[in-house]
Formats: sequence, C-alpha cells, structure tokens
Amino acid sequence: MTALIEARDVALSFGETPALRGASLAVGAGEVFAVMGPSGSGKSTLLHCLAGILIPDTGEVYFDGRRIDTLNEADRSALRRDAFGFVFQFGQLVPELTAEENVALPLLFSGKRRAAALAEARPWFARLGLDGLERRRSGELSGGQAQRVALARGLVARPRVLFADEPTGALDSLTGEQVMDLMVDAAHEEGTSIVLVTHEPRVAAHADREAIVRDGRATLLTAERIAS
Ligand SMILES: Nc1ncnc2c1ncn2[C@@H]1O[C@H](COP(=O)(O)OP(=O)(O)OP(=O)(O)O)[C@@H](O)[C@H]1O
Repeated sequence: MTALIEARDVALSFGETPALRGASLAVGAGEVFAVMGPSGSGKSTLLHCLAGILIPDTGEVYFDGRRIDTLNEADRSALRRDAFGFVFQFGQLVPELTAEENVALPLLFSGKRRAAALAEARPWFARLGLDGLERRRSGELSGGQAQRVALARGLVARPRVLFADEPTGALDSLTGEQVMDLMVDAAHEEGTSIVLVTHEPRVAAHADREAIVRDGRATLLTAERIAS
C-alpha cells in the first residue's frame, strides 16, 4: 500500500508528560482507518500530528509523499484548509450561523463567494438526511442532526483526508451508527481517507483497518479484531 498520510516514529511530550513515544501509522488513499486505545494513550495527539495541527518533537509526518511536519505554520494552515476536513466529538457548529452557512464555511474560507458556497453546501442536506433543516441554527437541531451538519461541513470541500476525533462520542449508539454509516459511505463515494479516533470497538468496526495506541505507540491490528 502507498500511504497517503503517514507518521513515522513520532514522539511528542507536553512538558513532562510524554503523549507519543515513537508512534508510526500509514493510511492509504480512500481508506477508513480507526485509531483505538484507552483514554490518555495518545490517540488525539497522534491525529493532531497527522493533521499538521501539532508538530512532533521527533519523527516525521508525510502527506502525499511530502514531509509536512517541517512546513511553517502558514503552509500547514493552507494544507489543512485545502486537503483536510475535520469532525470532532461535539460538532462545534457556529451557533450564530444557520446549518447551511455552517456547512458552507470551509468553502468561504477558501475564497468562494457566498452564493456559490451555499449552492455547493445544499446538496449535502439531502445526502445526509437533513432536508428542510438548512435554515436552522445549531440550538434548533438534535445531537445527531448537528453531527451530520458537522460531517457535511467536514466533507463539503472534498478533502483528501477527513480527521474524525470521537465523532459519535456524544451520541446514543443508534444515532452514532447512523452517523458512522453516512460518514463511511460518503468517504468511499468521494475517495476520501478517514482517520477515525475512537475508543469504541463498535465504531471502529466501520473501518477498513485499525490500530491500537497504548502508551504513545501504535500497533496495527490486522487479522484479529478486538472483541467488543
Ligand atoms: N494540551 C495538553 N497539555 C498537556 N498534556 C496534554 C495535552 N494534551 C494531551 N495531554 C496529555 O497527553 C496524553 C495523551 O493525550 P491524548 O489526548 O492524545 O489521549 P487520548 O488517547 O486521545 O485520550 P482520550 O481518549 O481520553 O481523549 C495524556 O496524558 C494527556 O493528559
């Protein structure tokens, strides 16, 4: 497999606390990859290193064959805007904006005009079962609806990689399953890779492959799945 995004022997400490101690991980183009592991093991830190949000103390991060941990902040920020999408545990919608304005945000950030950005945002509402909710604000949406709006926002700019950190963590299990199905289907249709951080085996079961992070190191789980 040729990796689209890869961490090689990445280490990072927060002060005296080592969060990663030589973690390596490679995710292919179009692959849905789950990063599992106990609380505090370093999963989110690894995701942030892969996404160019955090710079490792040592080790290397590559995207599409290009080293990204050595880029300056402006170039990493441009990379995140142009090639990556994000979904977090609590959708983090902007409460003052309508659902369709929230979905359009990444397009506005990359310089699209408002009318064009909203026109591109709208088809996502039908696609994710959100028809009729375009003008609602986040306070007027259920948790599952808000998370689907956040998912649409993460995918609207057609990123090469979607980083999803506990995207179903705030949802009940049925709603979480629906969000995962929609996320994985959309990513497969778009050819988007997903790096999915979760501590729930049921959520990780949606992935093509998975790794477990323990004490700041990642181990690939190949044939054997973790029993839930
Ligand atoms: N900004 C920070 N400042 C100081 N320590 C941090 C910071 N972020 C993470 N840590 C520490 O680094 C370690 C790894 O944290 P990380 O958030 O990556 O774990 P995680 O596996 O994602 O955990 P969880 O499943 O609970 O979200 C933990 O010991 C955590 O306390």
